[in-house]
Amino acid sequence: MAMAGTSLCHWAPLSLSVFRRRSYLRRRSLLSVSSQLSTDTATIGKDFEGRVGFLGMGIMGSPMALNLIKAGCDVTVWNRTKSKCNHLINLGARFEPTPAQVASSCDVTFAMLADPDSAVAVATGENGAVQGLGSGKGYVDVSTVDGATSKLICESVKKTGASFLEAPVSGSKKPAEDGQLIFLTAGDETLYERVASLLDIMGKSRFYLGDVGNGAAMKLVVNMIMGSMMASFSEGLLLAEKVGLDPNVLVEVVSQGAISSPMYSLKGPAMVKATYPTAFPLKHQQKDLRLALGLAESVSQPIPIAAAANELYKVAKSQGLSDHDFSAVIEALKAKLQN
Ligand SMILES: NC(=O)C1=CN([C@@H]2O[C@H](COP(=O)(O)OP(=O)(O)OC[C@H]3O[C@@H](n4cnc5c(N)ncnc54)[C@H](OP(=O)(O)O)[C@@H]3O)[C@@H](O)[C@H]2O)C=CC1
Ligand SMILES: O=CCCC(=O)O
Repeated sequence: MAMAGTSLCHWAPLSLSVFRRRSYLRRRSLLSVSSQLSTDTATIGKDFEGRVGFLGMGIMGSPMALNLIKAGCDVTVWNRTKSKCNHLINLGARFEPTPAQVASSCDVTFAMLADPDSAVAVATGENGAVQGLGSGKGYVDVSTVDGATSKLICESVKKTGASFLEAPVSGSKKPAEDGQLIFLTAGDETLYERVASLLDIMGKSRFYLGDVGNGAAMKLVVNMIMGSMMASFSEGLLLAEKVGLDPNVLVEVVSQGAISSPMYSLKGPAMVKATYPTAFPLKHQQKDLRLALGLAESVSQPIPIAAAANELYKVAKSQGLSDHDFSAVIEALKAKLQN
């Protein structure tokens, strides 16, 4: 059943639609994590009739699945490292030992995996989700991958008779916890409508962008910009310090002007202290720049700034910073300054 009262804000050119959620869903996102679900929260998930699978309990997948559970959905989880499912099982989630068994026991299965290789392996590998899919079921891949990977998974899913939607997200750990993600979807529009109420539990807005590959491309362009912004911000912080300015004052000045960004305000103070608590792992940002370079190559579009940023993230990875937050890219510049 579609979520009653969800308002369609507008239909823009290029078949791009933006849906906004009901205010009660916004209020719901403010609720704190608790094993004691409130009645209000626990009924929202009833808008989706059926069982929901969730594969991949990393930084993003875990809070996304948790929000579905909090909203009253019947959720079945799986993760390569099973221990990361335990807190969700304690909150009422079911567990199945393979992606195939999750897909087989659920009506719709979401996947939030690290990269193209893991997304393909979990979908199509041994005991992969496609082995449990079939007519009437849906597979929604919310991982950040390239269009070719998404199309590959889509074809495997469709061969089973099931439907496929790609739905990568903008927004990081905190928006995932708060149900404030932005879904960039493409693929089967009927499935998109079918899972709309679930996307609205996990996110604040959703875009339907047409053919499979468009969601992946939109996500890569956004993250390409973000990766370059963070590299540039890092240069600014270090240059300010080098010429005798207080980088904390730079963060404040930037926050008040035209280049103000929540990302700078949020991460800047920690970067000045050289601390990088992981929200978005640096290795994933470098993966996204690498995939964006491939996307640009496919249409012969020069992206020299992103290419330079990518090199910096590669240096940071070689310094052992892969699992730190991507703001740790500033350390690569510090190393360069010393050389
Ligand atoms: N963190 C963020 O801010 C955001 C991340 N993203 C994207 O979302 C995706 C997930 O990110 P995030 O949650 O941060 O990443 P994590 O590194 O925290 O989690 C990665 C997940 O992928 C699983 N995985 C990795 N390799 C394999 C494999 N070979 N087989 C099966 N499972 C595997 C991990 O399992 P295990 O626990 O066993 O290692 C884990 O569940 C990425 O594509 C990322 O780019 C998108 C928006 C924001
Ligand atoms: O892919 C990661 C995106 C992080 C963000 O949008 O803040």
